[in-house]
Amino acid sequence: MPPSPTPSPPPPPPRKGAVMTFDSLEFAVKDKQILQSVFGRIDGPTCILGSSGAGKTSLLNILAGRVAPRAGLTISGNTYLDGQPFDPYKNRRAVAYVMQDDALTATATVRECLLFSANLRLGAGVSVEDKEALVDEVLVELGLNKCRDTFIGSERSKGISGGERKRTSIGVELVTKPDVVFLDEPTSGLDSFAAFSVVESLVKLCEHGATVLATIHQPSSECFHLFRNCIVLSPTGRVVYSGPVDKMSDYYARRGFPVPENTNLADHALFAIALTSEEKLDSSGLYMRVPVKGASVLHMELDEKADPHELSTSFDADPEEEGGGEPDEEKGEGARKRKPAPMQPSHLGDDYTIRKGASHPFKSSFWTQLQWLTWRESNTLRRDTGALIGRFGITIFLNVLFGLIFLNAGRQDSNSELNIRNHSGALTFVTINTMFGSAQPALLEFPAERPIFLREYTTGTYRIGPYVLAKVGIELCLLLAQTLVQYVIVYFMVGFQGNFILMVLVNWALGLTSNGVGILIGSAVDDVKTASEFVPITLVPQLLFCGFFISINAIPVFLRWARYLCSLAYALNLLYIIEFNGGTCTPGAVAQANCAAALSDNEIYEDLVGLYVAILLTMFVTFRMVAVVVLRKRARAVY
Ligand SMILES: Nc1ncnc2c1ncn2[C@@H]1O[C@H](COP(=O)(O)OP(=O)(O)OP(=O)(O)O)[C@@H](O)[C@H]1O
Repeated sequence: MPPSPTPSPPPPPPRKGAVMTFDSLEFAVKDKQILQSVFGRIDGPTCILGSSGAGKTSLLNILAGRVAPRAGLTISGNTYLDGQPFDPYKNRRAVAYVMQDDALTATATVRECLLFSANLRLGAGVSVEDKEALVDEVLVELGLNKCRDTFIGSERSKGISGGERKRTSIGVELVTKPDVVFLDEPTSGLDSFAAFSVVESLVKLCEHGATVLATIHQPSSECFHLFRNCIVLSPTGRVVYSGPVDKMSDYYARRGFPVPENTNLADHALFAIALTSEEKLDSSGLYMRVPVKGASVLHMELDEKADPHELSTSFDADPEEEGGGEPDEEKGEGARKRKPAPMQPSHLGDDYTIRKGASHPFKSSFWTQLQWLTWRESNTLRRDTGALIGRFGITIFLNVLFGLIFLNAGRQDSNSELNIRNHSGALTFVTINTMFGSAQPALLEFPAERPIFLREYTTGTYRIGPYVLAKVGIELCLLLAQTLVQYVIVYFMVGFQGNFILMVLVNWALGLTSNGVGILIGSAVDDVKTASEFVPITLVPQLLFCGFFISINAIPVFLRWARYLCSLAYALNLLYIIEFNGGTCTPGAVAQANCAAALSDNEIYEDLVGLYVAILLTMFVTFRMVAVVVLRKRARAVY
């Protein structure tokens, strides 16, 4: 065990925020019991300690309302906020939740991240100046002032350090002046000083009146003693200790597990459990038991005089803090046997809302959200020069290559079937390139961006509508530019005969539908790797139905319907009509017949132009709407 001096605990920070208490909390997945009669009090910075798999994250998520009872998951228990029955699930949007992985925009600066959060989550009631002042204040308090204008960064581009990143994640929540902040392993992956400064930030959060609960792994002694309360869970999900950190050492000592000299108390707490049998833990009284006192569970004091086998802890109502909770006369065994209430949204009587009205999810208007999201999207576009160069560089390279391979293919006379084949080949390949070139960036970028969306959406930063609109707005511009670059190269090198503007517009529409497919897949799957695996199944079959490799007439009738699902086919139908209709075809009966055959062989009808356009536009809208539904569904599964 690492030797570390045990510093004297700092004075507890002044509590201004709400006190959350809970008892009889049970959680089971199918037949596996994960949490057993868990109880605690969150008053001041509180941490949950336990070995891996003990149920720390489960406890945090249940209290944050991020786990809803559903088939296979059983949750029950009592939760209170300032003595009032409190339904975490109903109030989930009022709980600020800092995830273990920092989901921050890589191309934004630290200050911009906080400003974004403040502007969207504080609403119009707070002036712009006040929001900026608040952000600047938070930057100073979290020690982020020196990196305020540094980009967050990503694996591709170095940005702020891990500790600064974590503190930025906390700052994003802090600017909303939250009442309840839950953090999943905020110190994981940080060096001991960075971890210390993160926990210091949590203490500051409490000084701002927040109720803070964090799961924590291997805290240094200095870090651990910054917390006021600690809940220690055993590997079986039982409470070993739930109370003030400064009384924990005594608690262990009195039950036969004194903390050896120069030993980290947090390490000792876990080692003692890990090295002792379940029977010994039970008989020594190390498992804490508590009488259930319902709404009056407000003030917890370790009662060291009590028989450890009976009442290790006693709860006493504190009338000053109670806030109207009715005293509960039940005590001891009878109370302990009281059946815990199932934690259902409909169960907990009064719908106690943290600072009434705070659970209203969206504080800013649709337009404000759209403006800020568009601002962020355009910043990302401008600043991620690597992605921009990659996207346009690949477009230029491939289209110059196609241009060279199909050089003048469109200028050959159409009397020769071979010429027509080369001509249509050029058109088909350029269009296939549009499809892949537009879907690929969304497929690769969106899964990485989704955690940011999920964090922001679940914390009520914005609605899905403005988010999708901002993305679509930027994509519209970007894809138009990409298509223009593409056509400026290939149109003249190949010598296409159709109307330049119409061809660009059709390719643009195809680019937007393909991009929609990329976003849809990116919304549904968890990572870039899985998203890439979907490419063959969604894009490659379209190649077979585009009429180039095999004419549609030659495909078995029972499979032909599949072409109606392919945006590539509709775009090509339009492009073939633009390129091979009578006006643009070489004069002469044979040439005209060859051009007409290029259309008829693929069942392309000029009088259906309106339908092709309508279907392409419908696909553009539909893919995005389905992506919205998928995103919303996934967001609901998170909280
Ligand atoms: N929805 C779920 N379905 C299946 N098992 C679950 C679910 N939620 C939690 N568990 C199981 O519950 C146990 C506790 O998980 P939890 O993530 O809460 O532990 P933890 O203490 O946070 O672990 P770690 O420190 O490793 O993150 C694990 O065995 C986990 O597999």
